[in-house]
Amino acid sequence: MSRLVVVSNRVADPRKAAAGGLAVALGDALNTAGGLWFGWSGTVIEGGAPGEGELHQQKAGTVTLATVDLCAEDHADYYLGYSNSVLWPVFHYRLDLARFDAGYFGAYRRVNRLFARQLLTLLRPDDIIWVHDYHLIPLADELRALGATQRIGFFLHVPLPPQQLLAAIPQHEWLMHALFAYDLVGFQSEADLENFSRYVRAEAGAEDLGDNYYKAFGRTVQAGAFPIGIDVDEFAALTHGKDAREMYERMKDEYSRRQLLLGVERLDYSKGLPQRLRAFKALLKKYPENLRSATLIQIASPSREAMDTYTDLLQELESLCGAINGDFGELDWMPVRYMHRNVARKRLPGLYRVARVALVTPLRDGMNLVAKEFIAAQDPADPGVLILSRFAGAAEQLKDALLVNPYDTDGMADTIQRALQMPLQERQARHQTLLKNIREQDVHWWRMTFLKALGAAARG
Ligand SMILES: O=P(O)(O)OC[C@H]1O[C@H](O[C@H]2O[C@H](CO)[C@@H](O)[C@H](O)[C@H]2O)[C@H](O)[C@@H](O)[C@@H]1O
Ligand SMILES: O=c1ccn([C@@H]2O[C@H](COP(=O)(O)OP(=O)(O)O)[C@@H](O)[C@H]2O)c(=O)[nH]1
Repeated sequence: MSRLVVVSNRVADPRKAAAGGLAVALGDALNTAGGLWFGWSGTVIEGGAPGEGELHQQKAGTVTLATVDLCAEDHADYYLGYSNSVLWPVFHYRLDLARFDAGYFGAYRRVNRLFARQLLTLLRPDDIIWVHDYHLIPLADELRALGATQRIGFFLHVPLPPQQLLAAIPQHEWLMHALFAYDLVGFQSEADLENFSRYVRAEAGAEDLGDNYYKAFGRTVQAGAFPIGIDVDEFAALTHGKDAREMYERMKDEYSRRQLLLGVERLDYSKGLPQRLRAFKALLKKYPENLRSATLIQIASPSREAMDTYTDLLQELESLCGAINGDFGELDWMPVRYMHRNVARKRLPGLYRVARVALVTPLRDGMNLVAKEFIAAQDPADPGVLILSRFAGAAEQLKDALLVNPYDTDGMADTIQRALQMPLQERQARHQTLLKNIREQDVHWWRMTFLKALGAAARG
């Protein structure tokens, strides 16, 4: 049987919990299949040489972790720069936040070349290689240039924006050309796949060969939508584990008298946090029966803190939370409990289960695994309600959530009110369908469907 080689910028020990959906999902996939996980070590070497990095290897159960250090300059220009100041904002439809700095692109190519060079030394002829996310779009092209002939698939965890937005990236053609070095390119949603199809036909004159095969730049690639899922059983088991139970017991008493609303994410401008807080404020104004009762716990896990766009958001959030608590709080009740801290994933199910309502309202999100985790953690006899942004990839699958437009403050306040008042029977019915959805297309389904398609993709 072929060995699975997973490549992603972020690598984590698959036996430990990690914040960030990609690391969680790949840990799940590799724990099942075994294999090699290759990527950045997370270490930044001050004064190191650009384009160079030491390779480390360690065993983590059945998985070998192979990681490369980055020098400070590469970390700044490849990770914080091209990946997170160009590709991340543009792919999340935020041209206004993109910084097209000339030095970033060189570092992006340099690090992809470094990864290709280091990875090549570890590869076996019959390996199946699965590359993940926007940091590594040109990796297959670099590997092919070094002679790699293995099957290579790519999965984009973030959205792919429409053609006109993508075309704002000065290197858009180069990036999309690079995708044609893969045998299969996977997206989170049908909407992303549609954007890909439109782009390659309009900008690259691609020929649509049917069955999602496209021919352009003298190469053929197959594309597809493979919505990522969670390990529902593992998450349900976590829900009944010691840490989650302790969390549940602690919170249950306090919130038996109150209605708990919950938001959990990395502190990222794609997640729609200010918009959510404004909607919560509108709820308190418009429906005063929620005063002294509805409490929003917002967990914002620190992320990419070296970037201004992230520190600006932190300040905006602190000021919004402070203003809401100042305006509406009482001595014995604060409407918002805001935490700028990571909460261990094993404790989250306890919190999800106490919440009456989950607010998963990103402005754009590739998928959003928190939405799926919330569903998996609920008590089917008395489930909470999921409010989900129509702009999260998850919305294509989770139609029985209450779908909202996060830019519509009043509309979102009305939906929160509806969720808080939803009768038990409706909550149960919605939850049952949602649970069925996340069970049918779980993380195992995602891995198997993608790898089956990669194995079957015609090459050329
Ligand atoms: O590695 P970081 O810079 O710390 O960021 C964490 C991860 O964020 C993004 O996650 C995405 O993948 C999830 C799983 O498919 C998906 O549900 C979510 O919508 C995406 O935002 C990013 O794409 C990863 O590469 C990062 O590791
Ligand atoms: O304080 C936190 C915040 C988030 N997460 C986990 O991080 C992942 C977030 O994945 P998602 O797809 O929702 O968003 P991403 O961060 O990848 O954009 C989920 O598994 C969460 O349970 C966590 O463990 N602790």
